[in-house]
Amino acid sequence: MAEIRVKVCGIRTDADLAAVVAAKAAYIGLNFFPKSPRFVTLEEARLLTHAAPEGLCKIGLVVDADDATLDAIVEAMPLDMLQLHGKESPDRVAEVKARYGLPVMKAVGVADEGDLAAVFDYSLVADQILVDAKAPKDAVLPGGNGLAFDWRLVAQRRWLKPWMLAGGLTPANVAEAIRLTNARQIDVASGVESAPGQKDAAKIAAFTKAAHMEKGGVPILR
Ligand SMILES: O=C(O)c1ccccc1N[C@@H]1O[C@H](COP(=O)(O)O)[C@@H](O)[C@H]1O
Repeated sequence: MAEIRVKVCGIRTDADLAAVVAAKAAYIGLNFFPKSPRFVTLEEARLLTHAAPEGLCKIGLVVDADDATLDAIVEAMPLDMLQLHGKESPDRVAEVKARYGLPVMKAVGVADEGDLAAVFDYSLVADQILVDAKAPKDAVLPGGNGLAFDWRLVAQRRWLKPWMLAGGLTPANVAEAIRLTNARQIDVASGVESAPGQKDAAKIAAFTKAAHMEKGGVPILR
C-alpha cells in the first residue's frame, strides 16, 4: 500500500525546512495569513521555496485572499499548489485555479455530519480537499488551532478528489487518526511546535515516523 504523505504547515526558517526534508515529508505549507504566528513574508517564503529540494511540494496558504495578494505571492516564487483556507466559495476556487494555473486545495472545516456536504461540493472544483477541524466561532485563525474533530465522521470515506486530514494531529495521535480514517495524506501545524510558530525538529521527526509507519508498515530508511 502506498506510503502516507505528510504535509508540515507553517515552515518559516531554514532549520524548519531542513527538519522537514530530513523527515521526508511530501509537502510544506507557507502561511501568508498575516494574523498567524506562522506567517511568512514574501521574501522569506521566496528564499524557502528556492532552498527546497526538487520533489518537495510547496503549498502557499491564504485566507480569503484577493487577486492582488495572490498575484504578488504567485509572481514572487515557484509554488506547486495553493491552499485556500477561508470562506472562498466554489466559484472562487474555480476562479483561482483558472487565473494561476496551479492546483488548488480547499480547506473545509468539519464539526458534524452536516459539514460533509461541503467536502463533496468543493471536490467538484478543487484538486484536493483539506478536511480540518472547524474553528471555534471566536477564533482568530480559521485553522492551525490544534483542535481535532471526531475522526469517525470521515472514517473510510472516499471522495472525488484526494484529501488530507488535518486538525489537532500530533506525534502521539497521528497513527490512530490514520488507522481510524484511512487518510492517505496528513497535515500538521501546531502539533509539531514547541510554541506557536516555533517548529520542533524532534517533533517533526516523531510525527512523520509515526505516520510513515502506518499502512506501509515500514518506516522510510534515512
Ligand atoms: O496554521 C495556521 O496558523 C493557520 C492559519 C490560518 C489558516 C490555516 C492555518 N493552518 C492550517 O490548519 C491546519 C491544522 O492546524 P493544526 O495542526 O491543528 O495546528 C494546518 O495544518 C494548516 O493547514
